[in-house]
Amino acid sequence: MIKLFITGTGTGVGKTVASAWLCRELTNQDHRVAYVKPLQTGGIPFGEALLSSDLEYVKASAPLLIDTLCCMNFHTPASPHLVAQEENRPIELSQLIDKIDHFSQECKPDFLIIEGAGGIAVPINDTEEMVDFCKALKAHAIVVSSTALGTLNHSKLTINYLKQHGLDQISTILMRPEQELKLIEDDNLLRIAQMAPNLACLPFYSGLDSEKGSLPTDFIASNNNLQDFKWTT
Ligand SMILES: Nc1ncnc2c1ncn2[C@@H]1O[C@H](COP(=O)(O)OP(=O)(O)OP(=O)(O)O)[C@@H](O)[C@H]1O
Ligand SMILES: C[C@H](N)[C@H](N)CCCCCC(=O)O
Ligand SMILES: [Mg+2]
Repeated sequence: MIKLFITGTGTGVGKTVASAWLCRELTNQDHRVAYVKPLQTGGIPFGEALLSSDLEYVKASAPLLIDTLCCMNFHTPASPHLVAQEENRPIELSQLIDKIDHFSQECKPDFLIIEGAGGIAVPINDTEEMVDFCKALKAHAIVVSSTALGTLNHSKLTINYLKQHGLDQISTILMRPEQELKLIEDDNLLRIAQMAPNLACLPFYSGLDSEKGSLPTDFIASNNNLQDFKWTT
């Protein structure tokens, strides 16, 4: 089983959209794929239950997924460490890992896609962060970033942070902005590819909303290296 931890340069960068695309591509290539959103904050009330919009979007976008899991879902749309405190439901990394291990032993995927919350330095409790989660999972980290102006700083800080914490299996998925100079985008792609291999660039798609519907069928990646990618975790 290949575990892919989907992180990014920050909240709202496109992790759910990238996860949906990845799940759809991998299932279309006949892989058994499962998706996990361990910590959802800002869950959507549905009767007595709370839904994870990230999970619903990925499920709707990749109907061939073998299974999905949300470990903890919180009402407040804020950082996991804060919502855990506010709702008096502590987050224990070891419990999350146990739940995910149990889940993957049951559904036996080829690829387990795990979407973090926010960026890699987001706290999950007083002592641990997303980076510790990724490390404990022994997952390959996929950094979702952008090709727009400003990305060189964000991408390097995120990738270096992972490396400084002993993670070396890292790749990127880059989101294209609505508008940017080709000169800037091309150079950004080149420079970020020197930091970590690029899996794909995803298009800007006007009106896309990861809280509604599913990934459009004509949402097509460029620089798609997924099929030939040599995974090591
Ligand atoms: N390729 C795209 N084209 C157009 N808009 C996009 C694209 N990717 C993301 N967006 C916009 O950004 C929003 C946030 O994207 P997404 O939910 O994937 O971010 P996220 O990193 O998963 O956020 P969170 O930290 O809350 O999980 C989307 O609802 C959409 O409006
Ligand atoms: C609510 C939001 N959409 C995410 N799920 C959580 C983002 C936490 C970000 C924390 C931070 O970097 O300041
Ligand atoms: Mg998300």
